[in-house]
Amino acid sequence: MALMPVSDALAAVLAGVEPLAEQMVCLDEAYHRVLARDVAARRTQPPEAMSAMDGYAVRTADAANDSRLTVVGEVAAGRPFAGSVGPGEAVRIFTGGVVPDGADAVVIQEDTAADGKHVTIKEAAIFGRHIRPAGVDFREGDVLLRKGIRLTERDLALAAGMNHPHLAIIRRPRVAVLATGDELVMPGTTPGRGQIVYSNGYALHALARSEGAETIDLGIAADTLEATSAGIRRARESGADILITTGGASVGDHDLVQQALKGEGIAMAFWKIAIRPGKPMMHGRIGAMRVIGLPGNPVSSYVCAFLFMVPLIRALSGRSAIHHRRERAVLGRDLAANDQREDYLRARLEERDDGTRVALPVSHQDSSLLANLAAAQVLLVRAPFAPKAEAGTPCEVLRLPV
Ligand SMILES: Nc1nc2c(c(=O)[nH]1)N[C@H]1C(S)=C(S)[C@@H](COP(=O)(O)OP(=O)(O)OC[C@H]3O[C@@H](n4cnc5c(N)ncnc54)[C@H](O)[C@@H]3O)O[C@H]1N2
Ligand code: MOO
Repeated sequence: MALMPVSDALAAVLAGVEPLAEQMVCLDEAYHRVLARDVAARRTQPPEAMSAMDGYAVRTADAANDSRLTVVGEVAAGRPFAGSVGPGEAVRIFTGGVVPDGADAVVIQEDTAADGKHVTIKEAAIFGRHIRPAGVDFREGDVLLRKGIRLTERDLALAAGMNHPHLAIIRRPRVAVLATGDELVMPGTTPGRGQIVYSNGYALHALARSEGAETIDLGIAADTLEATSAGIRRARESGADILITTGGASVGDHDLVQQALKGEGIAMAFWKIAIRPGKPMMHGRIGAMRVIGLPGNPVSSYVCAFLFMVPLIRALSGRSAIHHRRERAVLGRDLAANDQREDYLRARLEERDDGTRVALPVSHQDSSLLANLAAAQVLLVRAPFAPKAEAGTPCEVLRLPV
């Protein structure tokens, strides 16, 4: 049977996904949250022309070299001067002070000599010099932050400058992670013969959190239908938007996840896709909860979470940029022809002096090998049935998170 193409599987995972509910948070809590609405400036910045330097506000026409002006007042940031600058006059001004009426330039104090109520100009004033015009940063009504962005620290400063103490953001998706497998023991214990140290969950929780999700750890279910079903029910009770299972996805006698999900009423969208690693991945919905059934092999679990869970979290979070961006590189070694599965090869990325990026796939791509997953910087994407390719030919890579 032909396996489902990766692009169709991703479309199925994202089908009908709407952003979760909006909530208001203060700026201190808005870092890395996703903006639910466009944000327009509530004020013009600066609201009036302001000095960029400490010095004297002057009229250019009167402030040639060696001219002597009468100082008629002082302006500091937050303390404007009520009068105006007339012919032959200057006003002492400090950085951030409102430029008084009549003045059209600021001469920095290093280029002047003060003497009592007078100042001598040592460098002729230049029209407009050291004055920040009103609105040079932004104007009231300008939309500077767009719905769907993940707020950076600079965006928070801009929102504050636009006079917004609170922002509308999208609630964090809740991701529950349920591992399965009798053989799994926790790190730090002494595994018995045949036992495997649990690792998948650590990467999954961290990856989900780095995308802005809250995570719920449902632990490890034993390989029984009852234990797996109980885990799925706990996910629903916890209000999870996404349930991630790991392990038990394949066809073995102990692979019970699909059966358990069916027992809990899943509307299955797919099981098995044309991908390596991760072929037995499954997806469906139980009520509003979206389920991604990841394979147990550590690399398959991570790669499929990266390719499917991450875009799903982004879509539920209301982000406008959902998809991983493919980048161009060149192959660092020859590759054999591919089969029907889209391949995601772990690779290192080297940047040559001439700026060329070279993707060097690790030699062992077995989906149990965690060491070379950790060492990889990118996944090199190979289309199904791609012909053999020689070192130096163009290829496409997805950068892994750092
Ligand atoms: N006859 C077939 N056998 C297999 C097929 C197939 O098509 N026909 N597919 C293979 C592929 S591809 C994959 S991928 C695996 C995935 O199988 P499962 O999802 O059922 O994974 P498990 O058997 O539960 O585990 C596989 C492997 O990974 C270890 N594991 C599981 N969970 C964790 C965890 N949380 N942390 C660390 N390691 C974990 C587990 O101990 C196993 O060693 O199936 C192939 N078989
Ligand atoms: O699709 Mo599996 O992940 O190759 O071992």
